[in-house]
Amino acid sequence: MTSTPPGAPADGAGPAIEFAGVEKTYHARGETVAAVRGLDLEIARGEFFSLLGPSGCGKTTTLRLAGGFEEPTAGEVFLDGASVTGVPASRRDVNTVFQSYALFPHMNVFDNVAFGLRRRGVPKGEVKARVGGMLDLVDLAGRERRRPAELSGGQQQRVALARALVNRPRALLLDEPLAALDLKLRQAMQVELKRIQREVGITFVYVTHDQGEALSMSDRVAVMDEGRVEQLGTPREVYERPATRFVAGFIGTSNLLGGEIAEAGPGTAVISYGPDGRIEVPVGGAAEGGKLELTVRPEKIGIGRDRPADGLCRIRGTVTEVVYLGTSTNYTVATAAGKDVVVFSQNVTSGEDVAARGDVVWLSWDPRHSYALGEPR
Ligand SMILES: Nc1ncnc2c1ncn2[C@@H]1O[C@H](COP(=O)(O)OP(=O)(O)OP(=O)(O)O)[C@@H](O)[C@H]1O
Repeated sequence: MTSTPPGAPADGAGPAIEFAGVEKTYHARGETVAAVRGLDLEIARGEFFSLLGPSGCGKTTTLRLAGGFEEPTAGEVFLDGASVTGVPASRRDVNTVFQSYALFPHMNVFDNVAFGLRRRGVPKGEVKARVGGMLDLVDLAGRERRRPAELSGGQQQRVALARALVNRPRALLLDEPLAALDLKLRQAMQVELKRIQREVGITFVYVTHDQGEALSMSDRVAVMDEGRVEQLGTPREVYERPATRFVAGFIGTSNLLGGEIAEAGPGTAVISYGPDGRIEVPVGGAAEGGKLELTVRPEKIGIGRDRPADGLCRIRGTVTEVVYLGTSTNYTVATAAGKDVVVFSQNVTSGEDVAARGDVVWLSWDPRHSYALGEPR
């Protein structure tokens, strides 16, 4: 991408947000922290994009670089195809919603939302219409005269959202906006946020360490660790096909297995545990005698007493833990692979669990659900 002079009018040609070779290093108390490293990322218009990762992985810094609250140490950030190097936050056409809603406590809901429009001199009639429309959108019509203190946490967050959207920014940056809400409200707000984003069609960049939140709302997710993007993909891709050990471990529960390759074919490898197990993995470049790590999700695994059919991956073990969770029962099984395997079994019938602690069982799954982690060695 060629760089445009700072603050040049957007030509509307590029992605909503682009990071090109972005690095951000902080120096504090004699220490150097590489908060963001080698970031190349394009966020499309109208996309609901999440930055997901553990505390300290660089999510907030990435968001602040887009918002103009930080400048990159190296590389460039583009909004709508135009470089925003040196363009202050107030002159970037993006708004940010933080975890702390930062509403004006002495103003009512209407005035909080209208604040930015009035300051920009938008005519009174238009302010009324636009604020009204926004309050409808976030389902707060009828609450115009309330003060923030008279609203629930979820309602306050919706006011903050209305205030950030009312001036129709090109992108909305959200930094853990639901973190302060309790679980039920957070889940309800996830559905709301997604609906609102769909209705306004604005690009949302959402920072969270909560995988459920990222998976349920996003078009695409960037999973970050130690300042880098470990994997970029749709929620289904990062969940079903984690590319690295870190992603497999961070998103959901994963079973990490591995061993020596007993048979290798074009596009497939088989790890054998003698008569007690055989795991087939779709992977290229495998050679007999090499080593391979793989992952399989707990809900993909069947558990039973009978030896599984030949085409399936299978492994034998002893049940060490049974946890009944209502919709499912979770089993931990000490297996012939030398590692415990966790199985989530849907409770489609009521009555007894499939197996009890101490039972010897067979685990089985379709080879398509075995994912190689990295290349065979
Ligand atoms: N102003 C700063 N000065 C020095 N170090 C900083 C500064 N801001 C962030 N860092 C460091 O940069 C790294 C990334 O921080 P960042 O806030 O981006 O992470 P995060 O993924 O958003 O974490 P969290 O989920 O805890 O907010 C951390 O190691 C953090 O300590």
